[in-house]
Amino acid sequence: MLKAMSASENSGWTLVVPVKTLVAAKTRLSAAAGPHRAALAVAIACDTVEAALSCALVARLVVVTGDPVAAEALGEIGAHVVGDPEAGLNAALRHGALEAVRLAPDDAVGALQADLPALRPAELSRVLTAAAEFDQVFLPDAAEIGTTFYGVRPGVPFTPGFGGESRERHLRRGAKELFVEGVESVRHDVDTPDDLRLALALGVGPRTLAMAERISASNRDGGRASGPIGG
Ligand SMILES: Nc1nc2c(ncn2[C@@H]2O[C@H](COP(=O)(O)OP(=O)(O)OP(=O)(O)O)[C@@H](O)[C@H]2O)c(=O)[nH]1
Ligand SMILES: C=C(OP(=O)(O)O)C(=O)O
Repeated sequence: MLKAMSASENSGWTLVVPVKTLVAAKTRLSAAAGPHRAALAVAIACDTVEAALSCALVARLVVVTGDPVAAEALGEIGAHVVGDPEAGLNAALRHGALEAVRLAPDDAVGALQADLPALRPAELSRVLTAAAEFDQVFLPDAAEIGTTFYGVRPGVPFTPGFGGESRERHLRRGAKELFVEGVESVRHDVDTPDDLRLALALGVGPRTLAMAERISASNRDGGRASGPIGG
């Protein structure tokens, strides 16, 4: 998606967001979400992408996915969707970054996780402003084990090292760790029911909220625990 920008805003960020094929997505939420797991994964990705596109510093957003349902939903929101090379998460991100550079060679490129349903555009702006000071940066997740954002300045090689203990990996590779106050919504990725409860407490986007309420109701009807996501 190309957003309208003022003359003074002639450059910005292109974000690349990876979205796994839905049959394999959010498996750690399987027990809690039951038959709603794939719909929850789409809802979370859509809320993340919509919030990211609302950030003034985000000029465009490239989603990498091989999933037709996710591709359609995210394309409708305004993402530029490309296919998945099916060689893992970092290959998907590098593929998206090639498209990002093709679309806007003079813009910075960032990878943003797709599971940030509480994302606030103003908090993402703070992260991107801080990131622009360095060649290669990352933001650790709230647990300080993984990574939620990785970015490079225009022209700097894009070499993301997501997966597992990626904070340590990004540090080893010389990426600058960002320390920015008040950006919890950019750090709270959702993998487990506890993560989802935390995100709900921060305040999630409308699709995730609706899905969480639906899951909670169906768990209640099925005689299971009735709090948000069976909590
Ligand atoms: N396009 C693409 N995205 C991926 C791939 N692997 C992971 N992702 C995305 O990268 C992010 C982190 O992925 P994971 O934590 O491995 O998977 P998840 O679906 O979030 O959760 P689990 O199934 O519980 O591990 C999520 O936004 C995924 O959609 C891949 O091979 N291709
Ligand atoms: C892929 C990552 O995250 P997670 O598996 O927690 O979604 C990561 O933090 O590098």
